[in-house]
Amino acid sequence: MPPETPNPVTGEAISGGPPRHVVAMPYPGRGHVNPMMNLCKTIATKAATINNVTTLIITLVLTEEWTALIGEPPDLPNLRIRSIPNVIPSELNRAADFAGFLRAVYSKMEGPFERLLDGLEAHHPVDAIVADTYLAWAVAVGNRRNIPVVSLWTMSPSVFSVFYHFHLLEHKGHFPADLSGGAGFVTRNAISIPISIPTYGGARENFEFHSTSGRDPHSLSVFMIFVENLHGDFSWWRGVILPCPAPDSERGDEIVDYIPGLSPTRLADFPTFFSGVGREVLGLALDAFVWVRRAQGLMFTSFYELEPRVIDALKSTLPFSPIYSVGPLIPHNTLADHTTRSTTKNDHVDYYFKWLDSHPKSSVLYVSLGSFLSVSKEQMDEIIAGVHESGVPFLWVARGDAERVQKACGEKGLVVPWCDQLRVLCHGSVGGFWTHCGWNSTLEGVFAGVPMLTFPIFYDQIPDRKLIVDEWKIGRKVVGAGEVVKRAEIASIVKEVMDLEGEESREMRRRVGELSESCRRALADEGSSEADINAFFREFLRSGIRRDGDEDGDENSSLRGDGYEDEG
Ligand SMILES: O=c1ccn([C@@H]2O[C@H](COP(=O)(O)OP(=O)(O)O[C@H]3O[C@H](CO)[C@@H](O)[C@H](O)[C@H]3O)[C@@H](O)[C@H]2O)c(=O)[nH]1
Repeated sequence: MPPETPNPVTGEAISGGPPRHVVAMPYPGRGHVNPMMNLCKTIATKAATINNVTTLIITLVLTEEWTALIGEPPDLPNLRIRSIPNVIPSELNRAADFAGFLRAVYSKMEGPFERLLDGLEAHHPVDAIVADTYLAWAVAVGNRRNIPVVSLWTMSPSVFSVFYHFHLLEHKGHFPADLSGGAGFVTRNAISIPISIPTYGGARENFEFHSTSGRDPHSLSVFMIFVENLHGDFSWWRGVILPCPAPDSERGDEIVDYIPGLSPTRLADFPTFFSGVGREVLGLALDAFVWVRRAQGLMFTSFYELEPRVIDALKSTLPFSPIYSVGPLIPHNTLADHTTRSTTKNDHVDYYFKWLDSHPKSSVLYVSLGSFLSVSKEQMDEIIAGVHESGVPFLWVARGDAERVQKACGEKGLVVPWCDQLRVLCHGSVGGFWTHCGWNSTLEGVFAGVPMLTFPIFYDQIPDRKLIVDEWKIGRKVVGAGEVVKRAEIASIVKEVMDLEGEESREMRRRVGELSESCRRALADEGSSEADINAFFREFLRSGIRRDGDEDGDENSSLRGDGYEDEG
């Protein structure tokens, strides 16, 4: 290969040397695997083969369960999938005990990942690891092995800034706080929190305290528990949950105006870490933010123009310089036609597109409550009745509930267990998106240019709603403050958003159309996302960069091009 032929991405002469090797490790959840997979495809396609030289290979690491869940692997010669054993609870019931699932992710995956890495490195040294920010241990692995790590944050940059600056909430007295009466959260099972009870001899026993009433146990200040001691005797134990400030629902309206890049935000619009499961996993989340400071780069699944103030603020705050916004990391490349879908691979997926084809432009409401958590049965019944009463035709993704929802909905809508969401959103007959505000869904709604009816359930979905409704003004708020929203209100909101002649609806459509344009520009040649992907290639993948300390001796803070000979 003539050495003067430059690699269009890295700018290097192609010498025929070994290709660069990136290992990608997503957090095991749909909302995280999807964007990581899309990133891998983007990078692999970009670097595939230049003048018959493979310049880069990517190894995407998944649990065995996720390897099966993703189905057919992507058909790209330089992207391969490797599995680690199923050392964590199954995806099928992770929502039943989210805290337990997260603890397992934090404690059980590192060993298998590192063993896999040993095997990979024996054949082909790894030049960079791209790991989900929540996999704090992946940064430790990279640091130990002198491999630069890029941390992939799959939620909004605003939420990153909140966690990164969490100490400010504590300093200003906004955490801890009891926001009773704030946004509600219901798991399918009882809510539980770990407690520690003194036993005879001063030792402590650990239990899970379950609130089967559906009430958040953090909102209880005193409880009684029936304990069996070592002798088989039973006794009542009276416990106190601390810290548990006096409930004060007013606090939800307090304004926080000091998180870099964020506009003034009500406490109630922060992620749900004040109580419940969010509170229970907060320590783990914050741990990830200790480790992200030791990564060599940060990547957002979003695009710069969506939250420029936050990204600029983070760029001036973060100790590691490179921040890449390479999104939206959604499967937009697979869309042949953004407005209508004319060809399908098989009949199984075809039927709902045929159904969509039979409806007028922008007339259908697409309803999805996400891939992970559910709302209470009472709320679900109200949503079904409200959407039905609105008279608007709808396509509803209801996972395991599909049959029940279809029965309750009657003829007006089509209920499916799963669909090709981005294609559906881009179908010309879809005119509204009822969303739980997961970040990928939010990005997909923006890309498709569809106004949203926002119904967040948990965690980052609450601030995502604020972005959609208050900042970008491309959606309406459906959920009330922790209360069940009734069918009449739901029907009225659905009608208003889907009324193509209504003034508010027209304005929302205009604004979301503009955002969609800006999103597509970001992805196009010379767009901001394209530029950041190129920067990632240049900065991380030029001649075998290995992290090896910078001039002023901080071994965690910089990159240096040292070549493969550093290996070992
Ligand atoms: O029928 C369906 C339903 C969903 N999806 C896809 O599944 C993904 C779902 O992702 P997201 O919208 O982010 O929802 P969750 O799976 O709930 O995402 C989790 O991960 C996100 C990113 O970290 C967080 O923002 C969420 O709060 C968290 O619940 C999206 O790409 C959808 O297109 C489909 O393809 N078909």
